[in-house]
Amino acid sequence: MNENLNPSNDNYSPEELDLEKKLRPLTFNDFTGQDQVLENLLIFVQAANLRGEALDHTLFHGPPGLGKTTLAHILANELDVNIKVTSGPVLDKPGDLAGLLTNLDDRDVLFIDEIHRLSPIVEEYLYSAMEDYKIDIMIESGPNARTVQINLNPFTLVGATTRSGLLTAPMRARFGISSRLQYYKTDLLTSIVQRSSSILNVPISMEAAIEIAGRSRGTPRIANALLRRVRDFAQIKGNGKIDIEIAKFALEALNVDAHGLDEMDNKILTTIIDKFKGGPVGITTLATAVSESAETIEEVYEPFLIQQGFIMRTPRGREVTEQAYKHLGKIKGPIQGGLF
Ligand SMILES: Nc1ncnc2c1ncn2[C@@H]1O[C@H](COP(=O)(O)OP(=O)(O)OP(=O)(O)O)[C@@H](O)[C@H]1O
Ligand SMILES: [Mg+2]
Repeated sequence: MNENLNPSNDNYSPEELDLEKKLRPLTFNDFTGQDQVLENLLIFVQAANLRGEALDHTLFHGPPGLGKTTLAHILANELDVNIKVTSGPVLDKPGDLAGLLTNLDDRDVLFIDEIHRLSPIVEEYLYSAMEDYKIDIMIESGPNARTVQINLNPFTLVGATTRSGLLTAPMRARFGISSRLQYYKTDLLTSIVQRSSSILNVPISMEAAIEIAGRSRGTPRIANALLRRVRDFAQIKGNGKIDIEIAKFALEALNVDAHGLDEMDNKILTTIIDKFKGGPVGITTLATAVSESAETIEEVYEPFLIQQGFIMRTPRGREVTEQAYKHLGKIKGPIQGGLF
């Protein structure tokens, strides 16, 4: 499939990332969906603002493209503080972390993306910072080397991860607030597509917005990426407006799956059907068969396939549903493969 439609933004071009920023909601009001999460955050933020305290450390977890980074920025906006952004793999020395922490003003947000990828030393260093707003730093070297403890301004650590299963228990325990983001229903994605098209200044019909939303794998990032591609078709092949005909034509040309499933989703379903007679199959066996890690399947792919009714989790493993056979145009039962 088109790599720009990958739910993760790892391989986005600078222009794409720029557009993504432009489409990013800046306040709670701008943000569509995740009602439960937002309702709670709104209360915690209001309370922290009222008391003039730092918001509790907050963890966002869930599949790529659902709004974790967006919410981190929104929190800083709503708290009316600065945000410093870094990520687990980048922070490889405690010294780098100390530099960031000592530069935080009162109530500032430190956003650590991919927090499951912090090195153990950095992670441990973070514990006392999170707990008591204190860190030890080493001064001088050689025989005069000693550590001094310094006080930090109260701050809020916002962590984001697609792989909450890989977070250590002590790390997890230090977050006062932990929110799991869910896939978006089509009606919510439709509003997101409409909002984005008005920011991009491209007219879109209701029907076309629904069509794009329905093929977006429950993911705002994909909805926005599809919208931009469809917009290209509308400008080159049409009159600049996105109606249902041009939307369908473009999505067809882009080879987007009718349910918005991506290559790995389809590979998982096909593998369970062709190699394991529809299941049940254990997660490790399945992971080996599709050459992906069991954790990634469990945290990134499976939740969507289950939510959409393509896979069931049973005590004996994963099983595909009737709907998966239908979607792939396969026939259930012993006829499969012809020989049995
Ligand atoms: N609720 C929403 N309403 C409108 N747009 C949204 C919403 N959530 C996400 N988006 C859009 O989707 C894009 C991706 O969101 P974001 O970068 O916050 O995802 P993420 O969860 O951090 O993904 P990753 O795990 O890959 O880092 C954003 O640019 C934003 O425009
Ligand atoms: Mg992110």
